[in-house]
Amino acid sequence: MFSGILLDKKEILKYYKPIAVDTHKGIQGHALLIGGSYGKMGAVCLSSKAALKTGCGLVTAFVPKCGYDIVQISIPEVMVLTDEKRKCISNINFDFQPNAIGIGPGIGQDEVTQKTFLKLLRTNKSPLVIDADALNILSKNKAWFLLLPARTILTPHPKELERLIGEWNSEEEKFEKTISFSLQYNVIVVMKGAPTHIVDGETIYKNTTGNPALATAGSGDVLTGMITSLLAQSYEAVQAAILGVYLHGLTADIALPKTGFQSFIASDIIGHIGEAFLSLE
Ligand SMILES: NC(=O)C1=CN([C@@H]2O[C@H](COP(=O)(O)OP(=O)(O)OC[C@H]3O[C@@H](n4cnc5c(N)ncnc54)[C@H](OP(=O)(O)O)[C@@H]3O)[C@@H](O)[C@H]2O)[C@@H](O)CC1
Ligand SMILES: Nc1ncnc2c1ncn2[C@@H]1O[C@H](COP(=O)(O)OP(=O)(O)O)[C@@H](O)[C@H]1O
Ligand SMILES: [Mg+2]
Repeated sequence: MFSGILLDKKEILKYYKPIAVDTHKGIQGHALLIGGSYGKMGAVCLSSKAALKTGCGLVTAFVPKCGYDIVQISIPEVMVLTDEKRKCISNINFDFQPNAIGIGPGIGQDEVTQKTFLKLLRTNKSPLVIDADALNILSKNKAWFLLLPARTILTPHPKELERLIGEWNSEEEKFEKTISFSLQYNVIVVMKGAPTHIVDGETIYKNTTGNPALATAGSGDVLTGMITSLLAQSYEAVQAAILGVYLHGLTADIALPKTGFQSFIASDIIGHIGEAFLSLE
């Protein structure tokens, strides 16, 4: 039997902070999304748009040069910084202090990308969300686990989790290994799946929203943007992870009667974030 915390509306309302009437974009949080590579620019577009639609005031995307027009044209509200390389990221460089950084969607695993990710881990001062290929890079360089800032959020799907913590022989062992990983490095692990569990040390949260419509390309990239946005809006790390996962699943539950399972795509998650928030009011 599940002995953790069930993430339902009652639980979520303990964390949810409505928007202050006198807020402005400068205090709503500035999120930086780092990702994309040739052929996978869609991933960082989805993350960046999801970040904006989850309420942060400003979003900057850091992408390879070939992503400049793609991001600017797909999402005019997002600011864009580019790497010196055309097809992949080789030197992450920005001159502001983001309130949160999300890294990984579509970023690839090129050697130069690995190096600049290491540099970011050594120098970064912002709360961090790590997803997709940034997780795979970490798994290839397990010594870097020690560089993860406290309360970093990792968002692996089952294969990425296996690459991080190694194989398991039972569900029980999977949780044991994830809990010890979370405790050892003081990080939060969002174990994506059906359902998603969030592991914060020995505390396990089980999500109650979402359905198989979410089994579609880019669904996780959207989640990364949503969690990064909430982190940038000053939610504590585990609260950002919990609220992000809950709202992400809720979009699919709200959309299902209109889209059915098959035609729901990652952009539909973004299109329903507003209704998901409204259902909390
Ligand atoms: N439009 C874009 O630009 C998009 C870009 N994207 C970007 O592509 C990059 C690669 O990311 P990725 O996740 O596709 O590849 P990868 O890490 O090899 O994992 C795939 C393997 O993992 C497994 N698996 C996955 N889920 C599972 C589950 N629930 N339950 C069980 N197993 C599961 C499954 O393994 P199998 O079952 O086949 O053995 C599957 O074959 C990354 O940067 C990402 O951001 C994508 O986001 C798409 C849209
Ligand atoms: N059958 C399902 N039921 C509920 N949620 C699902 C289901 N399949 C996938 N998801 C959710 O969709 C997302 C998939 O993430 P991920 O595999 O990283 O996608 P991508 O890399 O294509 O963006 C996760 O949040 C996962 O929990
Ligand atoms: Mg993914």
